Amino acid sequence: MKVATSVEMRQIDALVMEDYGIPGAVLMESAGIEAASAVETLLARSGGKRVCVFSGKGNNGGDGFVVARRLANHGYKVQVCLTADISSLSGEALIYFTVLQKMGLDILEIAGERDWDKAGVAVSFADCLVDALLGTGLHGIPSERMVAAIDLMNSSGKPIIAVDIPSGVEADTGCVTRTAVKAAKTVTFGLPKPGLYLHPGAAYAGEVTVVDIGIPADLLQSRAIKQNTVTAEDVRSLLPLRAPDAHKGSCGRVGVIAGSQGMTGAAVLASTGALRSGAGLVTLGIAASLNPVLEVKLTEVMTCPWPENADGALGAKSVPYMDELAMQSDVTLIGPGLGRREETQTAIRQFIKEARRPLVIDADALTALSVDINILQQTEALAVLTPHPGEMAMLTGLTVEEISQDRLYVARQAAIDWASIVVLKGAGTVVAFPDGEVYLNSTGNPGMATGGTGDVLAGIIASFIAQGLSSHDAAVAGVYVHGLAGDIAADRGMIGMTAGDLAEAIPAAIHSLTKKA
Ligand SMILES: NC(=O)C1=CN([C@@H]2O[C@H](COP(=O)(O)OP(=O)(O)OC[C@H]3O[C@@H](n4cnc5c(N)ncnc54)[C@H](O)[C@@H]3O)[C@@H](O)[C@H]2O)[C@@H](O)CC1
Ligand SMILES: [K+]
Repeated sequence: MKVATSVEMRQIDALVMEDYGIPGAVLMESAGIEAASAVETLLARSGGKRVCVFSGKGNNGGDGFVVARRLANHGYKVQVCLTADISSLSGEALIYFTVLQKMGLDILEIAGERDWDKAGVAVSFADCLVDALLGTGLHGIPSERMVAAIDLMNSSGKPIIAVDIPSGVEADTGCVTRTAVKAAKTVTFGLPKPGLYLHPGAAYAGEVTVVDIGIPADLLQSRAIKQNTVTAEDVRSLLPLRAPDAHKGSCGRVGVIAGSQGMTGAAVLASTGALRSGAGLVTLGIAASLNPVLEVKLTEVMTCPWPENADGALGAKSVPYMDELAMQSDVTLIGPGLGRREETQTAIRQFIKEARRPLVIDADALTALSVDINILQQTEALAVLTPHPGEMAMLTGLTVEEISQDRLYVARQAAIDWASIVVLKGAGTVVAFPDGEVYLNSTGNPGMATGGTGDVLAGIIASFIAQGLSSHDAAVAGVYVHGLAGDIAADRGMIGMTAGDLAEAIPAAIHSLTKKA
């Protein structure tokens, strides 16, 4: 499904009105009806009948007025709290506000201290709160009045339904500059917004439901919208199918160049990630002195002991062996645990420069690239880069803070600049492509914040490429499956789960996606 920025949503809105002749009030009416229906569903469980609707002065507030009318018509006791002066209302919001006045609904225009006290009482009696303060029109830091309303709602402990996006969350980045509504559920209109998938916004949104408000499908599927989210359905259609007459040679060959003294685990996890996601054959190239360790740790993965330099690491002497492994493999994954010794880093750069077949570049190989990112322009190989924010900072020269403020933009720009596929890891992983297309992932959990899960992800993506997926599809499906495996592993305990647990859960994740209903 497409994901629309606030500007794109405004453009869609304008086209609906100008090209299709659907009045804005019709969209607002549909939006409000859908949000009201979510409130009714929520309250059906508890039998609650009191609702407090917080509205701002914009169209998000206007949606809230429709919610209030609908619920009042259905027998609910509704209190409207307006965090703006009535005189500032305009357009459709004013139309629907006037209807509420004519209906004689309880409306509290919050201006002074006594109004806040009244709002506090209304909230304390409410069974559910509706957040229609700020939507996609939020600019900058929420005003004091908005902050006070958000804090009042959050501190009530009452379930909150957010209209379009939790107030205080920036629709395009997911940033929360001061505070934001902590919603149980967000009902978003037409298309979801990036801030519902990017953190911290995603953590405020609760369960996200995308509702149809009558926007013509052509507009919602426009190729000009370059952000996407991935559903289980999408991933199911991408995953490799296993032919009845499959044999290990037909299920893809993955070459892995990983591991060094003290970091053999990274090589194990990357190789296991590849194997557990279905690769037919996985071959690990490793410094000769470490081979005995890996032979014991890995049963199904083949190992190649390669000549090493004086301190036992891969270096110039290993490059011909790397080239050979790459030629014999459908894809080569390079980087996890290789280390940052100068000679190893130089060898990595030389290998990438000369590579001709698909690559997955992770961890220490990203460090090697950060010295000379132009290598990506020189190699013939299409590369998937899998940086975490720290590695992205090294590659781009930005700070981790700058990256976290706009992950979508940073990943997209990097993919364009480097003509490579960029998987920016972290809560709400972003997969970006050189043509500007971006995918926002929704699977995964904080239990995955533990060493080695990134190695497993690199292995999954490499495995999917080896099994015949394009690097594009492998990156999108790989990130989703990785998060899903993390969710399955977390079902047995999120705190203390390991990267190994995640790798073990990959077959179950793939099975849950591919099994027949
Ligand atoms: N297709 C669409 O675009 C539709 C949009 N609708 C609603 O319209 C919303 C967007 O409406 P608007 O563009 O009017 O914007 P909003 O209603 O999201 O907010 C804009 C209002 O908030 C104020 N504001 C902005 N930043 C502020 C801050 N930091 N502190 C305090 N006040 C601030 C502005 O002065 C403005 O009055 C959507 O989120 C959605 O809820 C729906 O009515 C249905 C159709
Ligand atoms: K809102």
